[in-house]
Amino acid sequence: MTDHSESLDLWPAPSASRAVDATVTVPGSKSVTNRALILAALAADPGWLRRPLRSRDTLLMADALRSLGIGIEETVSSNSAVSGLPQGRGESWRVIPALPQAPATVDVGNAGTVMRFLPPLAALAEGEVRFDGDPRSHERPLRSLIDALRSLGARVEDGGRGSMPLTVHGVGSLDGGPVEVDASTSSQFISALLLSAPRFNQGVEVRHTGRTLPSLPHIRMTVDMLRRAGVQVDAPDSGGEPNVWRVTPGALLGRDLVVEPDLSNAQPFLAAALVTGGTVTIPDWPVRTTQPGDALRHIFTEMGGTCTLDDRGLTFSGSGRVRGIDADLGEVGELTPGIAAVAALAEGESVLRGVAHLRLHETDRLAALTKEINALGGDVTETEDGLRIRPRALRGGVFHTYEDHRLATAGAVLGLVVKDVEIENIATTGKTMPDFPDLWHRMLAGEGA
Ligand SMILES: O=C(O)C1=C[C@@H](OP(=O)(O)O)[C@@H](O)[C@H](O)C1
Ligand SMILES: C=C(OP(=O)(O)O)C(=O)O
Repeated sequence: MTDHSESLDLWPAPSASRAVDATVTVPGSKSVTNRALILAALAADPGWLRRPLRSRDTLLMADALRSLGIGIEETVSSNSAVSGLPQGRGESWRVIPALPQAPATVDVGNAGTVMRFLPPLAALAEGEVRFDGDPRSHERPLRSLIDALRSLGARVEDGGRGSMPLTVHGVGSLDGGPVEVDASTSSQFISALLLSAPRFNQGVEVRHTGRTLPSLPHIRMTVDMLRRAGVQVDAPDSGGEPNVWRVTPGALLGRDLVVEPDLSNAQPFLAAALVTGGTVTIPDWPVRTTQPGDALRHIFTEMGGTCTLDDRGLTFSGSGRVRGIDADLGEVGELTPGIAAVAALAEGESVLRGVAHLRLHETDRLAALTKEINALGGDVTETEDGLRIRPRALRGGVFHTYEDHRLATAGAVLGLVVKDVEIENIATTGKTMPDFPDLWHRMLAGEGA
């Protein structure tokens, strides 16, 4: 966690003068969009992504694939009958697959999905693919993935750092086969190996050797999307050996895929309903999904709300009271900042466990949440694997965000009920939700209600 000067942009977080009552159409899922791009790039025939997320992380992925010779054409159609989508939501990306080409240079920004999912794909190119990104990308874990790629036959040069920047020297194919990986610092190592594995000569058998494994729903998402692309995958969930995933080599189908709304980015809006005792509807909430954000239906209900999932989407209402929670968030780590913000406004104590790996996310999220909530008068203590949050009256002040989109949206939730909160660098929400300030203001104006 680096400290940032207060001369950066400050966004006065709007406070809610009454209970919110709004319908909020949330942009597409980052995790689905970036997996869909990889799978479409490796497919045997062209595919479509409908309603892809347009944000820094997904545009970095699209640009990287373009630099590797993959065609990605963006079309916006006001008549989206072709995809059965409501009027005005017809943006589609057509992906024309190709053998990955080198030499190429990839900017990974601070996108975990780009820095982890692309090196295995780059190993299929013939030549040099150089990767680098934001200073924080140099600190995020990558060593287990680099070691795994090497043992699968790839040549990766990382200057002995085990992190960005690195160069993959491909020879046009990768052997693949059995490999061990310790994914206790990031589930993305496993997803990364599985996503490109149908194109490895022997596919892959990934065995996770670490003690813990975070973000299991995201691995399920990888398996589910591979299977929908026609790939045979054995996974622990479907009767396979615990901690082992097997991908059979073979062709991937080009798909026509509608990207689900990002349920983790729905979180601040649902939190707004919870902390103001209001109601928010999120249209197109999927009935079945692998997204971890779906767990919010249960988590925020336990914290004091109620919800209904029907044809209109998910409608979530607060009761006017917010309860503390004791929860293991290991499977849904990316929800932690938003849950911590709600917990800081609750009547009772909360203990958030199972999220030590958040210290290695966009920033050290446990340190950042502790420091920033406490700077507003809160009582947050860092534990070995999470946070203990005790209720205390909060006051206004500057909420620093450390270039972390989820810190910024968590601060906005606090600002709804705590007067005079200013969020540093709200534009950092552009990592996954560039429209956040606008959607937030529209929610408060009751638009769509
Ligand atoms: O595969 C994915 O799309 C993601 C996996 C998770 O990463 P970690 O397992 O590193 O937490 C999650 O936190 C991240 O936001 C997205
Ligand atoms: C951890 C996150 O992102 P990344 O994909 O960069 O790991 C996140 O979005 O909360």
